[in-house]
Amino acid sequence: MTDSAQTPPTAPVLEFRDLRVDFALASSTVHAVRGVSFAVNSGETLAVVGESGSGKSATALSALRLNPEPPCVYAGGQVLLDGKDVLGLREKELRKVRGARISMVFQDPMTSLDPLQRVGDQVSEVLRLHGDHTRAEARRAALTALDEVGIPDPERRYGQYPHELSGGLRQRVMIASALVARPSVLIADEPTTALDVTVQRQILELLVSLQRRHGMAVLLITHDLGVVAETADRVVVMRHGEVVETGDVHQVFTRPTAPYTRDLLAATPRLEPVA
Ligand SMILES: Nc1ncnc2c1ncn2[C@@H]1O[C@H](COP(=O)(O)OP(=O)(O)OP(=O)(O)O)[C@@H](O)[C@H]1O
Repeated sequence: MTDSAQTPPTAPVLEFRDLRVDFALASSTVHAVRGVSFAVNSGETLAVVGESGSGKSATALSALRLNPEPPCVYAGGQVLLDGKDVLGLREKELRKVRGARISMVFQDPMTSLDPLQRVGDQVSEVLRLHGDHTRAEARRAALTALDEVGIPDPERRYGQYPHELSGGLRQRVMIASALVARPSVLIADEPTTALDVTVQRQILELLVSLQRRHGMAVLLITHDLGVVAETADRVVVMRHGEVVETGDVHQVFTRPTAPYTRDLLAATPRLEPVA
């Protein structure tokens, strides 16, 4: 194909089209996302980078319509998941989509896991919510998912509570519950920031291997360009609620076009060349 550089390898599974997100506060309105457009293709890892407050999380949360409303107002645009606008779905339809078609892993699993529920039940519950799985089927699938995310002795861990697990294992449980229903898109918002460096690496390697095995799309939100270089295929650079640059990671890191991207790269001296 002559125009292969412009043609995405597969159709987008998730597409942000001119998305606008405001937060209406008592004294003023924050225009957090100001007309953002980009697409995530199936089977790829797309990283969104940018300084704190640039609108990365507000954009990502829009894909599940999870920004708190109020103060959030979806002021314009669309978020197409498999071609259907998530922002136009009713709450009941959204509940069907979340966890099943698209799911999210957050920075701190302690805030997302229920401290009073056994971790295995929290994973199997996702299937109970979304399918017609029996309790036994859901338990079996949860055990498989716990095993797949590298939790040793899943039978024993299944019955434990979040506080009995290390931070790294808790993050693995979150990933298991995000993936157990086999969504086509996984959003990971700073998934390793709360972990120590060795564990960070293990969790990133796990995400990359799961992404490859299942061929899902991963939208990775991070401020760490080293992580982007190691895990992502493409990158979107955001600043002040807008996209300033999009492209193949290697291309953006070696030949950035936006001055802001150049500044970001210059501020990351430990960045190693992309293989
Ligand atoms: N729930 C909220 N209520 C009010 N303002 C919000 C809310 N969520 C985000 N904002 C504002 O929207 C803007 C974008 O925030 P967002 O969290 O998307 O940035 P970010 O790029 O993800 O930053 P960080 O890397 O620090 O997470 C910021 O000005 C932030 O204060």
